[in-house]
Amino acid sequence: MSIIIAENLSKSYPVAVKSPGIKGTITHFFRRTYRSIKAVQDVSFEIAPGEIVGFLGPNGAGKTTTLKMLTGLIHPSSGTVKVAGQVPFQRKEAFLQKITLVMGQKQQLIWDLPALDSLRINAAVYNISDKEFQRRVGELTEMLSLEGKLTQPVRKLSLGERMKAELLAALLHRPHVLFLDEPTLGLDVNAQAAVREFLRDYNQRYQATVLLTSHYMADITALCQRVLLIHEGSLMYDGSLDGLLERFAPYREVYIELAQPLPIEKLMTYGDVKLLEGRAVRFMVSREALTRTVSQILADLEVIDLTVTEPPVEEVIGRVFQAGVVE
Ligand SMILES: Nc1ncnc2c1ncn2[C@@H]1O[C@H](COP(=O)(O)OP(=O)(O)OP(=O)(O)O)[C@@H](O)[C@H]1O
Repeated sequence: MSIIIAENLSKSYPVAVKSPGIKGTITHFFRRTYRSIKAVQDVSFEIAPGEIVGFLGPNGAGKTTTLKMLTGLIHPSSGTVKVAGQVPFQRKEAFLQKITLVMGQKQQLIWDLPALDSLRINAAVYNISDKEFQRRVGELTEMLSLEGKLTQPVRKLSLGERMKAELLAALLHRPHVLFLDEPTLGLDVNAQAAVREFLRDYNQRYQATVLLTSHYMADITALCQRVLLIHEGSLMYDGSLDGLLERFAPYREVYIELAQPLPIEKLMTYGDVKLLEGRAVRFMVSREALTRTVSQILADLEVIDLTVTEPPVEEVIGRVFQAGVVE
């Protein structure tokens, strides 16, 4: 039984069109004409309880718009959504109790107050008893390593601490479904890892369902077994991360360390040379040619070390978006 069901979800935004020049400006002032931008087109998917799904796409692909429809902030132009058995746009209490939306670039904690004060407001909104409040804050503080930070004004916290406090606030009502839009945006590598670690922990502890967008592929590879890929509003791929690589990266990287340096012209006969540094060479080799190429390299050249790896996920996805491969 799916906890998130999106069927043929579409969203168009009207945008005012203005002709250039002073005449255009005057006409625009009195009589506006609009054209429609299709931000999301016919997107369907289902997510099972407890899954962590990565939502990927280049800037402007329609990720935030989809998340806004799933959380009931905007109404779909067409199609249907159900989250935890509810229609999001109705914003019923039973729905709001079960979900949370965290946007990396927005904050809900009040800047000049200690986070604990904002948390008390949330506890009142969600009807959480004082005893339960203490218990949940204690537990989340420990999971997020935020000891001693909640009593300081939010403006005095580091970016990473603030993001963790935001997560604490967003999870106080113990939602079943987490919509996370760039939760690690702007954080340094350590803070990113801490947030990731926490999300994994939280998912396991509460079997929470997570739909996550991130421009940091490390978030996706660390947390998500399944990804949705959206491009220009349409869903291009829904499946495992491994499957994505299989489908969109029909090549492997072959790294060799040679006993003696060789000229690039000679090396190029074995494959596309991506890097040549002294005796170290990295080739890109198509999957079909892999066995043949590796055997040939080992037969022809004096090789000290050889490894074959998948190309980095970022690179594969970057290529997919650049080429606009839609199947
Ligand atoms: N309120 C709005 N009015 C008009 N157009 C909008 C509005 N919100 C988004 N858009 C447009 O819809 C498209 C999808 O935007 P959306 O914010 O969903 O993309 P995104 O995938 O989240 O991008 P990013 O990774 O940059 O956040 C873009 O072309 C954007 O300009």
